[in-house]
Amino acid sequence: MSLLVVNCVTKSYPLRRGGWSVKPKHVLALQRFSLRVEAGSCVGLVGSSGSGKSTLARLILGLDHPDEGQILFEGVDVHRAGGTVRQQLRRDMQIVFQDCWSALNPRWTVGRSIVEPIRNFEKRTEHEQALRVEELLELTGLHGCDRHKYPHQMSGGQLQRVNIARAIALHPKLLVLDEAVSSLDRIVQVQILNLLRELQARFGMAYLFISHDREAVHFMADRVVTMDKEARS
Ligand SMILES: Nc1ncnc2c1ncn2[C@@H]1O[C@H](COP(=O)(O)OP(=O)(O)OP(=O)(O)O)[C@@H](O)[C@H]1O
Repeated sequence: MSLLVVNCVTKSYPLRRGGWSVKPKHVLALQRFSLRVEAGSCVGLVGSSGSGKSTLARLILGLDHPDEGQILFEGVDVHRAGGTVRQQLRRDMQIVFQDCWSALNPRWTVGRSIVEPIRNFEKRTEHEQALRVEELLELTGLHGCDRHKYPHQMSGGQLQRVNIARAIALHPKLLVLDEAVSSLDRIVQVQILNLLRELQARFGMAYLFISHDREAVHFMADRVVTMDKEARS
């Protein structure tokens, strides 16, 4: 069984009605789109701007609902799951966004941001939480003392490492990387891509690596899927 199955998913968004038009207009963000991600693999997702890549990411994470089709994670319909199954899905699937600054609360220290999912989902003592934060910082190439820093005291590359540390804190099975290195300088991009590969080799997570940068996608992915805006009717 595949880890993730996106089965013929369609999603449209209403457009603001203009002038005398009585018909609500819609923009078709995704049309009958299908995809599979196997456990431990990296699928690259490329496509032009507006082809629906971020829409797909939101649907997979359950942040938005498809109009038609299904998204199955380990055979469970992401949009029908409730209770403890839903809670487990929230642990198993994590996302790292392009904008490393807005993904973090500027008033929280790095340590507070990383510990938040651990506090919410795991029963650990304060001491165990602190040790886990230190471990996550080291795993992502940061220092234990960085936990006291605020986002404005760090570079973009360091902040993206913090976002990755937070995303892997609960040992997810799937990490969705939505243009996760696109806002960084090329040298920092390469460092973060190498880090992601190391983490994948170590923990066996699957990645859905979304990017418009084909070079980065080919560096990361075992298989590349192209989203085509023009194919929609
Ligand atoms: N919340 C929304 N409301 C209205 N339209 C939306 C919304 N989200 C996305 N869209 C539209 O859906 C289409 C797909 O957008 P999406 O952001 O998923 O594409 P993308 O491939 O991620 O683009 P980019 O590479 O530029 O980020 C676009 O036409 C976009 O304008």
